[in-house]
Amino acid sequence: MAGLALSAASRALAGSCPGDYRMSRLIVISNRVSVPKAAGAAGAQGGLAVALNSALREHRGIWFGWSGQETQEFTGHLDMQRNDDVTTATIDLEPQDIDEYYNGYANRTLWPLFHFRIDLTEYNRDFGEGYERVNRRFADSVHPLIEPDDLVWVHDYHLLPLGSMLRAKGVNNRMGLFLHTPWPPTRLLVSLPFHEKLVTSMLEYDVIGFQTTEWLESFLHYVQKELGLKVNLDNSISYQGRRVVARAFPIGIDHAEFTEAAASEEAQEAHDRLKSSVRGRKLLIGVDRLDYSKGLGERFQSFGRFLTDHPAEAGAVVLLQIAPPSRGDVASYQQIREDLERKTGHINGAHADVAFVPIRYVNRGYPRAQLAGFYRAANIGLVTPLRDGMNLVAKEFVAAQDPEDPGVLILSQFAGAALQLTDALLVNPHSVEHVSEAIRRALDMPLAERQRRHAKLLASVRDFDVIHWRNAFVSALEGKGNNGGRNAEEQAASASVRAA
Ligand SMILES: O=P(O)(O)OC[C@H]1O[C@H](O[C@H]2O[C@H](CO)[C@@H](O)[C@H](O)[C@H]2O)[C@H](O)[C@@H](O)[C@@H]1O
Ligand SMILES: O=c1ccn([C@@H]2O[C@H](COP(=O)(O)OP(=O)(O)O)[C@@H](O)[C@H]2O)c(=O)[nH]1
Repeated sequence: MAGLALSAASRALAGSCPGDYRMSRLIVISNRVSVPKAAGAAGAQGGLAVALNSALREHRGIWFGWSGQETQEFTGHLDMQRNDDVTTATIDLEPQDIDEYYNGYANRTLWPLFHFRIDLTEYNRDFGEGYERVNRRFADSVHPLIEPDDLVWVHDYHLLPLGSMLRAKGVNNRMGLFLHTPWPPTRLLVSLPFHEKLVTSMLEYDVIGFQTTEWLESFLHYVQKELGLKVNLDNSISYQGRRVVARAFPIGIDHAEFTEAAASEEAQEAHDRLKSSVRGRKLLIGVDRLDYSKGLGERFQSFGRFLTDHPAEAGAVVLLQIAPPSRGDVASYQQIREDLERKTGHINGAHADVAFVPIRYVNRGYPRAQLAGFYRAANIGLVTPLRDGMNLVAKEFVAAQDPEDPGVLILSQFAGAALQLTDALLVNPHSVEHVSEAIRRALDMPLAERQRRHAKLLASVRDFDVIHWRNAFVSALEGKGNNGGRNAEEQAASASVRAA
């Protein structure tokens, strides 16, 4: 596996060396850090980690973040490691930090709010203080590592105010933020105490990246309506004499690396094992972290509805749902877990017989090579989040299919991926009837239509891969292009915000 990750990285390097000028170093900062696997080591890396590591190799950079470990007293000690030409620097956090910053403000306040779940959003002042404290700890710890010409690339909702804290320490470098989640509508965001302070702090970045034009548009709307700032024709925001570029950079998978993984023996074995276990039945697959944003309860109910509406299909279709537990210290995640256990039991109880169980619900994670084999064995990929920044599983499902006999992707209209994967069967995940009908349509879809749709989906997944994404972001961070390289969609987004 490490060999696959490495070869993907070298391809990325070969394909993207910009020429003879001296590249700036890149400092990547994220909540967690993925240490690259040494050559020959076992285990898999995510596509994002592979892409960021390849960018770091190219730019001789450092990846900084939380180690994922606890310490009884925060010392600021930096654990520096060099693996496979990438330097990582990590800090440990105190239990109170983890509780208030990661489990608290990040995952009990911002995550639900950014996924439009105001009902699950908790506004606790301690969380806000813990979030600020940890962002300050990040700033204090990473500051000594930053040299004058470095590009600084911060990731995600855990670290929104980090750029402003670094500016306060005198960091004048080009700094960018990429948000992996949705950005909520202004009407929801204003329910967050101190929302102006949080969003204003983000304007210290030079580039702010979103997954889609929809989230970009919501952000620009907030900036205009709540902060009273001017959004220029090129989507930039004029702020204190500076120009802040806001753009959509839809993330992709590492298509080349994933295709290699899908062709591996490990993938083939996983495929064969699953295929023989379903014994000729049609297979639907879902792969998601166990998160309420992924719409798993609604998905199970839609599948139950399909079985009720089509009794002749009972015994002829199986849903495999892989759902590794996530953020288990947060009550809403414990609740969704219990809810899903109840729903699975209920649907299986109603539709199973002695030799058949309709839902296989698996609470563990699998390496991506095995996932690739599972995806390929499936007739339908069910990707039905209620809200999702992008959703890489949808793209992996497409990349894993046999183009001669591809499965059908059923995709929520509320996933960021739906703006690119328009040849999927797009559904409203809140409507069990709609999803049930899409399952019927997918099962009945003629081969020629499956092939035609898949070819278009694959072209998008291949052309807009993770290397394309990180090159686009890094170029914007370097300040290349007069208009920040905006596409027609983004120009339309800013025009509609100005019109609003
Ligand atoms: O680190 P965790 O708390 O275990 O969570 C895992 C990641 O979840 C989120 O992923 C998002 O990023 C994906 C890639 O851009 C995107 O496709 C997806 O829609 C998002 O949900 C989170 O934003 C990451 O920071 C976490 O590492
Ligand atoms: O058992 C699993 C389940 C998921 N994943 C990976 O986790 C990522 C999930 O990314 P996505 O954007 O779909 O959602 P997120 O979990 O980041 O919100 C994908 O690359 C999956 O292949 C995995 O490696 N093993």
